Amino acid sequence: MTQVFKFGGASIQDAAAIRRLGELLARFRSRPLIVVVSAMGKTTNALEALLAAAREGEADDYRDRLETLRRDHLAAVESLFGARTGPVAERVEALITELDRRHRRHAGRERPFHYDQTVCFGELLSTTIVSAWLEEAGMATEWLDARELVVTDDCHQAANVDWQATAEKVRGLAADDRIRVTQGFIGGTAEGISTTLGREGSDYSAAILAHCLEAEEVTIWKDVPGLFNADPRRFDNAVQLERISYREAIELAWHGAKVIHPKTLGPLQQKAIPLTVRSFQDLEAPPSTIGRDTRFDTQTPSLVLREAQTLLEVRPRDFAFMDEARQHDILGRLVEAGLHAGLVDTGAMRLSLCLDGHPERLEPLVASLCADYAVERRDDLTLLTVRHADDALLAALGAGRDSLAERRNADTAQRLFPGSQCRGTWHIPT
Ligand SMILES: Nc1ncnc2c1ncn2[C@@H]1O[C@H](COP(=O)(O)OP(=O)(O)O)[C@@H](O)[C@H]1O
Ligand SMILES: N[C@@H](CC(=O)OP(=O)(O)O)C(=O)O
Repeated sequence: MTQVFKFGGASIQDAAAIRRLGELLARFRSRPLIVVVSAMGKTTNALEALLAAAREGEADDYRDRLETLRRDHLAAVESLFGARTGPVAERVEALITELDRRHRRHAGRERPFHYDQTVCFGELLSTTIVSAWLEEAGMATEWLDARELVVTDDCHQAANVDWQATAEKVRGLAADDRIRVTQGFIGGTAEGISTTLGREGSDYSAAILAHCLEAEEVTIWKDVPGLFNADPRRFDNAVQLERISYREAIELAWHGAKVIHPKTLGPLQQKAIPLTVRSFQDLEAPPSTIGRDTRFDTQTPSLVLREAQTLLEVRPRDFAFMDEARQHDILGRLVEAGLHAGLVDTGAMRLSLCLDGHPERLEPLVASLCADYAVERRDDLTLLTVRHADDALLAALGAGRDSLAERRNADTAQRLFPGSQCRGTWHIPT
């Protein structure tokens, strides 16, 4: 049965990493194997900056950024292929030329459309290099264009999958022993227009393909051995969760654990396809497995920090109630702004929203709310979410920190703190 592997930006950030990826794949003989790859390193951020420079009319900055992208990708090609650089370098040059041409052609279009036509090149470049390298390393490989495989609507930057059309395309894939390499994060409409699935969406791409192929398993290869009960970069005593359920993993991802894209779990859960999170740096390290089994979910409390949050306290101006009609109006504006509230709390005359401080989306929302309501705002906050906490743990986590908003139900507790009280490394009180 089919295996789906997903490799993120960190696992292919340069030539050395791509070589290690080749060594890793050479150890896996099981076929069919679909390999979903993100853009190299921080290329998607670089493409976003390129787009911003162009849309703000900074032509020199745009040219410099395009040249940096070209140079960085060609440097990886030269390091990998040495004297045999020619054909791969030509394909990379052709993609950079096509990126520039498409970007110019669509410069007058609305930003989300322009974004998708530009930013999709990160994954097109990385998969071109990776698949050529696997061939070079002796593995029969086929490069697939995810824009022709993952069929979506035209909701640019957050495209919705047409599951039936995608399943039909995927079923048409040839069944032979080649490794199929394709792009994460990107798709295409039935008319052939490029789309993207949302930032960090390559995990979701792997899940879409696995769902449509009824795959045996999805493996996400990371720079950590698996899923931990807190980000090991921020918590010095985080522990690995060896087995958790789809539901628990969705909760962690939804609350902001930046290790799996939240949309990944749904398509896998529907077909009971297990998700394994493994280290690409240490193949012997025991992985984490996410599946149907819920028995281990409550054993270890899990913590998620969401930084750079903004708290908006919205009140009707005329001492009126914050009734359902007003809540509907305010939450409707939130949906239109494309913002997610990590915490929502209501009072008789107040609706409090904790939002990602994403200026491009937040500022128009605040302006629109200020026109009709009294709005109080606090920036630079950190939202802590704890799953399966007891009172003692919550009290210890809150000690010395001012709680600006709180919410608690049977399995989840949230506290909003000033960001200044949350910097640096945390220790989970035991
Ligand atoms: N609960 C968690 N468990 C494991 N890693 C986590 C968790 N929360 C955040 N992370 C961070 O996720 C990082 C890996 O994800 P990411 O950088 O998005 O990988 P990629 O882009 O390669 O897919 C780790 O380096 C780790 O710091
Ligand atoms: N390259 C895209 C998609 C993605 O999922 O990347 P990564 O797997 O490196 O987080 C992004 O940066 O948003």
